[in-house]
Amino acid sequence: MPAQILDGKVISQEIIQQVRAQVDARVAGGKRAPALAVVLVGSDPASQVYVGNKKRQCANAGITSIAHDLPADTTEADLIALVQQLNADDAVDGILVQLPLPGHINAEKIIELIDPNKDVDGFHPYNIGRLALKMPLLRPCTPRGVMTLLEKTGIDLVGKDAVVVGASNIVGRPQALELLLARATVTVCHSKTRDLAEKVRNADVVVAGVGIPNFVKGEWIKPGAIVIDVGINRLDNGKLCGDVEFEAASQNAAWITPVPGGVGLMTVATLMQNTFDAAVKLNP
Ligand SMILES: NC(=O)C1=CN([C@@H]2O[C@H](COP(=O)(O)OP(=O)(O)OC[C@H]3O[C@@H](n4cnc5c(N)ncnc54)[C@H](OP(=O)(O)O)[C@@H]3O)[C@@H](O)[C@H]2O)C=CC1
Ligand SMILES: Nc1nc(=O)c2c([nH]1)NC[C@@H]1CN(c3ccc(C(=O)N[C@@H](CCC(=O)O)C(=O)O)cc3)C=[N+]21
Ligand SMILES: [Mg+2]
Repeated sequence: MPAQILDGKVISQEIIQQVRAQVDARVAGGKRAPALAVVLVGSDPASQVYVGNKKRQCANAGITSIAHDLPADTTEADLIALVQQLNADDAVDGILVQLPLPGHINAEKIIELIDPNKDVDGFHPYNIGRLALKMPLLRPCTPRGVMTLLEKTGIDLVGKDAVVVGASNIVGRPQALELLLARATVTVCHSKTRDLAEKVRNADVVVAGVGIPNFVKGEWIKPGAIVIDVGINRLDNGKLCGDVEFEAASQNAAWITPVPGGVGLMTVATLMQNTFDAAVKLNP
């Protein structure tokens, strides 16, 4: 039996409607709508698509988005000044600085400058540390979105073997922390991992975030496994594809996410949840 699809389109819309209801109740109670500052430096086409999706879903969720579109030659000092201004602004609940930043700007420095209470990406070392210590506050959107998808399978993760392929600061590492928090047994693989196929063959849950099209082979997938594909790769023909061989993996998996229409949409929906949560914490 081929895998069931974990449909990011449907599930992300459910989440956004939930946030919408929470926002409406808050506004009916006399508070202003939550507000998200979206900072984009330069005009990377992929970033423009993602930022466009974020602004559109803010509108659907009843969240005010405040765009700061800056030229590619913005200085680090100017970006620092903007973040400090947004930190101090009581009308702003969430700050998102779209990555990647131009090479002349130190991204780590900018992320560390964002007020952790407004860090709706969950990238600040404070928020990653909270997640590592089993006291999460604002959780990174992509891994939290993946956990929402995993919940929808109805499969209990406690004691399951999970393999995360990729160990970046925004995907693999926080994903491993999320799965550990859910009490799975977690293996994190990266470019120096030996015999990746063997690791994946053992996994009840596979999360791939590598950035190489069709990198995870369908024949590696254990029968009945859950396969979550975080990868977003644009092929020469203009089409998007994930990091997993979708068709072949579907023959073995019980559940699988498509690309597009999977994790990417969940990232944006989770950003809406985080922005609402930040607003409530800042102004109960
Ligand atoms: N759906 C979504 O919402 C999002 C999707 N993405 C997508 O996810 C993918 C990964 O993004 P990101 O984490 O930022 O990428 P990075 O390039 O920062 O990290 C890639 C990771 O994959 C590992 N890797 C690279 N080559 C291999 C290999 N041959 N074998 C095993 N591991 C390897 C790297 O290992 P090492 O640590 O050793 O270098 C690294 O840990 C991309 O396709 C990106 O577009 C990213 C963010 C959000
Ligand atoms: N500060 C910051 N926060 C991020 O969360 C962040 C970032 N920087 N930099 C880049 C990555 C990537 N990312 C995606 C967001 C939406 C889709 C998305 O909407 N994907 C759709 C369609 C994509 C398309 O059509 O190109 C889909 O998969 O169906 C994908 C990927 C957020 N990221
Ligand atoms: Mg840089």
